[in-house]
Formats: sequence, structure tokens, C-alpha cells
Amino acid sequence: MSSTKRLLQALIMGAPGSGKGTVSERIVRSFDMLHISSGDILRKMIREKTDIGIQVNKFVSNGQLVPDELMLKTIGSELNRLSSTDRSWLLDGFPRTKPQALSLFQIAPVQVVISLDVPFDIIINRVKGRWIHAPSGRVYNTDFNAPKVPGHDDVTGEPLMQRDDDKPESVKKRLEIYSEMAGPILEYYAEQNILAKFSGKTTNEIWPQVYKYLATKIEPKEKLA
Ligand SMILES: Nc1nc2c(ncn2[C@@H]2O[C@H](COP(=O)(O)OP(=O)(O)O)[C@@H](O)[C@H]2O)c(=O)[nH]1
Ligand SMILES: Nc1ncnc2c1ncn2[C@@H]1O[C@H](COP(=O)(O)OP(=O)(O)O)[C@@H](O)[C@H]1O
Repeated sequence: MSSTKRLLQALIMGAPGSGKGTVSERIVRSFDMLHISSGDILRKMIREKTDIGIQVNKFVSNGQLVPDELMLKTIGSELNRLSSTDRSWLLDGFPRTKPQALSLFQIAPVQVVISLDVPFDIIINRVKGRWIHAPSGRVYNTDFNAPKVPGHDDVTGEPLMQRDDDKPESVKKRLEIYSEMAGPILEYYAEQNILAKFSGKTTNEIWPQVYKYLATKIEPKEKLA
């Protein structure tokens, strides 16, 4: 009898710099899931200087949330694709407001919400060392996971960059916004009994907890390294 493939639709939430991208990278290495990052989608539009990219950049460069209606315009087609894919997926960075959570529910309900909880003083320090390879979304850190060649992407050798919104004043503002906005969304998912919170000071502490939890929901591709 063919075993029906258990599909998983999941979210990963957490303050800016809490490790969503880093943990997502480990998740897709260990589980057969697509990783969709709202931040990466926005940064691609901004880089390509599309009309919508120019509009969203006004908010992203100031560390403000892109307004819900405009945000749905940027990610709507991706969400619709997810609602009909036969792959499991992990959505990173969306929703960030209650209205976004309600819109997502209409398009593609989720069964698991992973919430990362890392002290803000640790985050502020970490983000100073964040470097990204914008085209791929690969994330590095001078202290935690430095590139083999300083300033260059391990895979393509292309130059790394620091994000405009990683300047200290912008990080502070984004953390404040997160503190304000995340509560109602976490509550919304806790009421549905699908919220799983993981706390720690480092990804290496958090990751094994996330792996063990996800392994109860979806078949791992590989054992925990
Ligand atoms: N020092 C340290 N840096 C980390 C750790 N986990 C992730 N990072 C780095 O911290 C920064 C923020 O991580 P990222 O995954 O981009 O967080 P996101 O903004 O929530 O997606 C990046 O530069 C990561 O490489 C950790 O455990 N320790
Ligand atoms: N769901 C969203 N709603 C509104 N704005 C968003 C959303 N996702 C990303 N953004 C914008 O893009 C910026 C970068 O997002 P992201 O890459 O997820 O940040 P971080 O990795 O620091 O958590 C946010 O500060 C915000 O301006």
C-alpha cells in the first residue's frame, strides 16, 4: 500500500536576527521542505528596482513593516503557489501582522508555527556581524559562520554585503516593531495549539530542539548531525 506522503505547511517566526534564516537553512537540509523568505523576496524586488520594489524599499530601508496590502501584493502569488504545491514548505518572515495571518489562513492554513526566542541583547550583537549573499539569500556571520574567503560567498565567490536595515538604529527599531506586533499573532497560533516556542542564546542550542519537534511531524531526510 503506498504510504501517503505527510505534507507539512509550517511557519518560522522570531525577532529580526533571531536566526530564522539560519534555522530554516538547517531545516531544509534535514527535511524535504521548500523555504520561502519574505525578506528575500522583498530584497530581490528592491535589487531589480521593479515598481513594487521601489515602493517597498521606502519601508524596508527604514526598518518599517511593508503595509499589509502592499505586502500581500509582493508575496500573494508565492502564497497561492504554496497552496497548490505537493511539497511541504516553511514560510519565513510572513505573517508579521494579525491581518496577514488571517489572509494566510484564507490561502494556505498551516499546521506548525515555530517561534524562536533569543534575548535581544544577543541579537543586537549578532546582527553587527551579519553578511549576506543577496542573490541566494545565504547568510553569514563574522563570529558564527564566517565565509571561507572573507567578504565572498562560499558557493559563487561573489561579494557579500551588509543590509541597510542592519545598521544599529534600524535593528533597534525593527526589534521594537517586532515586540509590538508579534504578541497577537503568537496568541492566534497558540489558541490553535500549533505554536511551538524554542528559546536559547545560540542556534546550536535551539536547532536540536527544533529538529526533534519537526521529526514528529515529517520524515527527516537525515539524522540530526
Ligand atoms: N553568534 C551567533 N550568530 C548567529 C547564531 N545563529 C545565527 N547567527 C547569525 O546571526 C545573524 C542573524 O541570523 P539570521 O538567520 O539571519 O536571522 P533572521 O533575521 O531571524 O533570519 C546572521 O548573521 C547569522 O549568521 C548563533 O547561534 N550565534
Ligand atoms: N511579512 C512582512 N510584512 C511587512 N514587512 C515585511 C514582512 N517581511 C519582511 N518585511 C520587511 O522586510 C524587512 C526584512 O525582513 P527580514 O529579512 O525577514 O528581516 P530579518 O531577517 O531581520 O528578520 C523587514 O524589516 C520589513 O521591513
